[in-house]
Amino acid sequence: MPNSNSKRIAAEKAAAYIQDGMTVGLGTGSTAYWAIQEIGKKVHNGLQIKAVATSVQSEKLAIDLGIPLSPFSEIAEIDVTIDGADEVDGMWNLIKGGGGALLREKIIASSSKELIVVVDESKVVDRLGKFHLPVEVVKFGYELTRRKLSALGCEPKLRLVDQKPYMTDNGNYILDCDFKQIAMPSECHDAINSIPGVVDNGLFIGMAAKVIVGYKDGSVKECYNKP
Ligand SMILES: O=C[C@H](O)[C@H](O)[C@H](O)COP(=O)(O)O
Repeated sequence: MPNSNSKRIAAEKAAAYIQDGMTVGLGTGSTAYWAIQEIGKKVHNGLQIKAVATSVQSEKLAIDLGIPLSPFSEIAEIDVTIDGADEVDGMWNLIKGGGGALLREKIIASSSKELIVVVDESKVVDRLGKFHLPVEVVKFGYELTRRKLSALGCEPKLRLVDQKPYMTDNGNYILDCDFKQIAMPSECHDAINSIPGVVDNGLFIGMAAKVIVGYKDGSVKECYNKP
């Protein structure tokens, strides 16, 4: 169980935005974990919501906590999604996908009225790229896709778990791309996604509506105004 307090306080602050009747997107990772825990407590105390999960892991957690999940066919729009990030820059562009959930996260974020991003202070950066950008690719010909990605100026490495390729919830591979610095996130996003074989990448551009940062000293900063 993740136990970082700065992640927890940011996530709990975000959960305070959830109200009766909402459809809620549940993020993935060790920060979203705390948001799901808090939502679970609220549901236990009578909060009436429907939820959708961004990963098999978060879906299991929601089921364990008694959070009602809804089939996508019954949902027109998601009111609020609370999710973590691996990096957030000053324009609220994000790198996501450290836990491999970027595709489902982006599908759900793009159908959400509001994406609340919850992070600890270590995730706030001047420029994206120190964290290697996760790119989800189909297995077929991934070595060729990897070459095309390196031509964009990065070093892509196949994500491995126990010496075997990591597989996403969608049955794809992840190439973690070391760009050192991503000077133009939007252009980089589009260039990557134009390569055949790429399913999506972990750059989330202009999607965050609020950013909540938890600090080691126990304080929380809520940012509402989009830069
Ligand atoms: O694929 C995983 C997600 O994008 C996570 O939200 C992201 O990696 C941040 O995770 P954590 O809160 O565990 O640092």
